[in-house]
Amino acid sequence: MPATPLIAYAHAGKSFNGGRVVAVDDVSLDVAEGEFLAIVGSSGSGKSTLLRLANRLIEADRGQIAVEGEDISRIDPILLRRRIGYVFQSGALFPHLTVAGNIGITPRLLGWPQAEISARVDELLDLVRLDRAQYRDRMPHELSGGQRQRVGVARALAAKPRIVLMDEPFGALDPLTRDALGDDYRTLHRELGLTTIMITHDMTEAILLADRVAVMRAGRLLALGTPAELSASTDTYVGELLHTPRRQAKRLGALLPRDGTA
Ligand SMILES: Nc1ncnc2c1ncn2[C@@H]1O[C@H](COP(=O)(O)OP(=O)(O)OP(=O)(O)O)[C@@H](O)[C@H]1O
Repeated sequence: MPATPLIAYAHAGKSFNGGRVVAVDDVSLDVAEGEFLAIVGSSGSGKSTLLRLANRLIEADRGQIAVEGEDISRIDPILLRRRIGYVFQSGALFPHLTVAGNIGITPRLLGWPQAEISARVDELLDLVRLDRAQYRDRMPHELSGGQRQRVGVARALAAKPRIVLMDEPFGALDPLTRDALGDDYRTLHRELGLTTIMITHDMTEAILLADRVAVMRAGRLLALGTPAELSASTDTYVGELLHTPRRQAKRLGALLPRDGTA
């Protein structure tokens, strides 16, 4: 018998403005334990809405969503959110709290003893590769964009969730920082046995990081598969999305010698 998916959308839907805007339209999607799923699609295609349905930041008005086998409509939304890590686009750190205060916020809300929170903060700073002594007491405005996102990831992992949702976590960063953070997060995902859904508008990032890629268009799940499966798709839009990574791979392959020597 196949294992229960960690996140399961069944005919999920969400409309806004009295039904005039259908943001998510009849989406069914299972995310397996340990899977890294990327959601791609153009602006307004329903990516953020779909993601936020899973932790009830947005309430579905059709279908059913289950997390760890439980129908989320029966779970208190606050308790649900404490079980699922969430990384916002720009870090969205609390500006009046230090790095340690930001990372420790969920354990504090969960009533962990102070000594345990403090030890967890240090552990997480190590995990996201920020020097404890240097960064623990800094305020968010004293960090670079990449460092803020590292703190955002640490905060999402603080209460040891099995699931992490990420809404364009590395989108606002320069390409090198973005690449490094993506790689580091992928390692954490594997080592901690996480299940991750990440929104990105960058198909290359999706292909490089994710096990499977979900393509959204006009609220619908247009395609879903491994990069190789998507590559075999005959859909015109999927083909368009793959055009840039394909062209870049070809050009880079031609421009850069394989072994790094001229
Ligand atoms: N609170 C809201 N009220 C009304 N319409 C909304 C609301 N939130 C989203 N929408 C609409 O729902 C559709 C899907 O929005 P959503 O934010 O999910 O798209 P997205 O793919 O994440 O876009 P982006 O890449 O620009 O973040 C859009 O047409 C958007 O305008």
